[in-house]
Amino acid sequence: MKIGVIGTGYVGLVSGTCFADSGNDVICVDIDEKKVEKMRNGEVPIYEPGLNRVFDRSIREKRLSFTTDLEDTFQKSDIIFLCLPTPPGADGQADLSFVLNVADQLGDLFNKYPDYKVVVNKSTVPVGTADKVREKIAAKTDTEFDVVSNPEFLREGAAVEDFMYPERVVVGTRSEKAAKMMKTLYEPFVRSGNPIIIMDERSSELTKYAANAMLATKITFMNEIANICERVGANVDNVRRGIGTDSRIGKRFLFAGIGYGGSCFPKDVQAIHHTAGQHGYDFKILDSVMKVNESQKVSIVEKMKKHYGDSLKGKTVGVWGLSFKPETDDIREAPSLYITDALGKLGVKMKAYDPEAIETFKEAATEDALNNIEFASDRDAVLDGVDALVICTEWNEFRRPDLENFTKLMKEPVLFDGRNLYDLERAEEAGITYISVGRPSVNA
Ligand SMILES: NC(=O)C1=CN([C@@H]2O[C@H](COP(=O)(O)OP(=O)(O)OC[C@H]3O[C@@H](n4cnc5c(N)ncnc54)[C@H](O)[C@@H]3O)[C@@H](O)[C@H]2O)C=CC1
Ligand SMILES: O=C(O)[C@H]1O[C@H](OP(=O)(O)OP(=O)(O)OC[C@H]2O[C@@H](n3ccc(=O)[nH]c3=O)[C@H](O)[C@@H]2O)[C@H](O)[C@@H](O)[C@@H]1O
Repeated sequence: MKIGVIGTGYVGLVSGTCFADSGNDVICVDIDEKKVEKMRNGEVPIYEPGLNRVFDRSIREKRLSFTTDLEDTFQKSDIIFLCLPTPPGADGQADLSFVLNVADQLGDLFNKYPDYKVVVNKSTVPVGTADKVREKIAAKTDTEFDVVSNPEFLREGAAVEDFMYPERVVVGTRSEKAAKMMKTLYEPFVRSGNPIIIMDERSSELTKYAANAMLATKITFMNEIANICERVGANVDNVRRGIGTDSRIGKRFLFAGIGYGGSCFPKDVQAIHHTAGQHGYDFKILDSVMKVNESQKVSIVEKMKKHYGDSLKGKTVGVWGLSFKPETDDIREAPSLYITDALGKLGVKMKAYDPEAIETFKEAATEDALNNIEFASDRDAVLDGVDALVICTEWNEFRRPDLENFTKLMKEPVLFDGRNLYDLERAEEAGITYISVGRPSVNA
């Protein structure tokens, strides 16, 4: 099939590349000229495991191309995917300007080249957006077209795997013609028997928010359980195992930590909360989720204050991990941004390392953070001479260090672990002061 992808961010580039890999001819358009130039030169502009290999193959086989020309993309496509940003506006409402501006331009192009095409919205958008996109296009043309909602459920860091083997594909359309085209496109991805679920556009749009809000709530619930564990002397790891084996609850997304971050959970929870409010419904549980997550992000700083008292100010603290989760260079809404800001404001000096996200962190961090941080070239260089270490991201290389290194390299082996990476007994044996999330402190 002939596919056009508008917007080559995490979603657009991964979708376009995977569609090309499954035998379609894909053209991707972006307004960012530098990014397009890079991709034309064979360079993948984001860090995403496994993407390079599929990208190189699709380019070599001439099924994937890049342009800044929307008109050319339109002419060369039967199905056009919108993979555009939908950032939060000032009041938490999703900003639809990127999507609606492009819909407006598509209206002109349908008028100029009057062939049936399907416009698919893959961005995460409020309920009713498919109608708005349809209205924008129809205002400019009498050409027959369909607008479909097709939310994306990939996770950064596992995006290619998630896209290639989705647990389900959700398609929102009431047009049989469009549904048939979407099924043909997605069939190669669900050969193992996972469903393509066809529904109306509004339900499909809400499904995406419901999924993200449910997952954010699940994580937040566990963070609150962790906070109780700390107060009653229980261990959240044991509680997690105890409840996760109940198949009604499930084992995944039960890891307590320093709050959820990323470009999606924070903005999507805000957006659905806002939509509910607009319709006169107070979505109370999500109000709590947002509040708990805000405080959870800096809970580790509170633990440091409690441990050190006023002497925290003069300390030098190492930071392991800056990205919002492992296997990505994405720093959006990462807990590290809030932790380094809070420590910077207290006048704490920091030494930080991340395998992929140092450059993106530099672009997003606050002045208070940046004025107090130096960056290290590797994991162990951070430890050299610091008074304490804060772990913000569970990169694999942080999981299995020689625990004796903490004692050898740090001024004092004091660890504040926001991701519960180490076994309490091993930490105790190694003589480390170890303060984690929802578990008893060791040697503290
Ligand atoms: N990042 C993720 O893991 C996921 C994101 N989503 C949703 O997908 C949407 C896109 O997210 P990301 O890919 O992360 O965004 P992104 O910010 O990484 O990429 C968006 C791209 O669109 C381009 N763009 C902006 N205006 C354009 C225009 N007029 N024409 C062509 N290109 C234009 C930008 O230059 C950028 O390259 C959002 O609604 C997001 O909520 C959904 C599932 C997963
Ligand atoms: O809409 C989106 O953009 C995507 O949002 C999330 O994907 P992503 O943000 O890439 O990453 P997750 O793996 O979901 O992690 C999100 C945050 O939750 C945190 N988390 C996750 C799981 C857990 O058990 N505990 C926990 O604190 C992570 O550290 C991270 O900060 C969803 O998992 C995807 O299905 C969805 O498509």
